[in-house]
Amino acid sequence: MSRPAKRVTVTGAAGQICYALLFRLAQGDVFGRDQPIILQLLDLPQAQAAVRGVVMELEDCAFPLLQDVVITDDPAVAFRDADAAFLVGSRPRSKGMERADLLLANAEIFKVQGKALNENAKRDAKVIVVGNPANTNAGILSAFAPDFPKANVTAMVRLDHNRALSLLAAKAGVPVSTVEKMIIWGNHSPTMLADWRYATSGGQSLSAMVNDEAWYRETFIPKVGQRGAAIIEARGASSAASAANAAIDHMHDWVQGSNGGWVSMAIPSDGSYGIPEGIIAGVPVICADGEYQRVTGLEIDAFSAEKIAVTVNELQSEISAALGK
Ligand SMILES: NC(=O)C1=CN([C@@H]2O[C@H](COP(=O)(O)OP(=O)(O)OC[C@H]3O[C@@H](n4cnc5c(N)ncnc54)[C@H](O)[C@@H]3O)[C@@H](O)[C@H]2O)C=CC1
Ligand SMILES: O=C([O-])CC(=O)C(=O)O
Repeated sequence: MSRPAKRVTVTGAAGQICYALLFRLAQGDVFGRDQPIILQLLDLPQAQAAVRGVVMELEDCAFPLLQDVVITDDPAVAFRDADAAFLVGSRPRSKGMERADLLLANAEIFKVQGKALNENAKRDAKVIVVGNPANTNAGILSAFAPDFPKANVTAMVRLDHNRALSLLAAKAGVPVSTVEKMIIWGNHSPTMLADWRYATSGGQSLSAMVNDEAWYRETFIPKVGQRGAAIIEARGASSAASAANAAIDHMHDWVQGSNGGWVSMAIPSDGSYGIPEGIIAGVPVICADGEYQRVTGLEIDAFSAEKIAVTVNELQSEISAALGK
């Protein structure tokens, strides 16, 4: 007998990222090839026709696991009984808009969606925020969902993690599939720290293999941090397929486990690693049995501590600006 379907909320459904994400969700790439799903798609009223077009394409794939699709501009409908939620839709920066205005505009969106999550989703729903500024939006969402478990609201730094894996594998001349124990600390912004100190390939330390601290500090870290901007420059649009892929990886591992491997997720801090409690910041985790566990007890050297402080300070000032403080 087939399992009951999982209800998956996806916001920003008419956008670029969702044009890749929805098809992979319907294919079973997150919940498994034996798990039916119902997609609950939210977008703005003016984007409803475009969402209907995407849904026509989903129908034309005849995905066996896709049991139903709900299209709505009402957050309460989109979050109803949700088992998982991908919050992709957000307000892009328009001409002449200051960063503070952008933060405020997004805070409004995530306040409304926080309330809808609080009132409608299952209490064990897993939430990933992708829409930028992702960590801060997740913080606002969680603040406006007081009855929803804080631990289940996460933000995406997995794209940065995957970028770091590829860049380091290429530098060391090892297959990307062999690279383990990469870490992204902090905010999904150029201030993040891509930390290679624990990374290994086939059990060998990659920092020892590459043996070039100047490359690490002056090329690797900035390149991972600025990869999003480099893609916008080259493509004339922000990363979409790779962002969807990272969202799939994040939720897949959370639901199905990371097989003992370290992955980076932005989760509410427990106060460790110099990150104040409650701040939603990238840290290394291991996922098993539908839960993530922070990797604990890692040594933080002076260089890393300084970098983590910068990205955490940025996050704190973003949250204050988003709350209009
Ligand atoms: N965390 C990460 O690593 C990454 C985050 N992003 C961010 O993801 C977001 C989406 O990117 P794209 O799909 O390329 O953008 P897009 O502009 O193509 O699509 C955004 C969609 O969100 C919708 N939307 C806007 N406000 C909404 C609301 N209140 N409720 C529901 N839907 C709403 C828009 O109508 C549009 O269909 C952007 O904020 C982008 O910066 C992009 C790449 C990586
Ligand atoms: O900068 C952007 O808007 C897109 C983004 O987050 C990324 O590619 O990392």
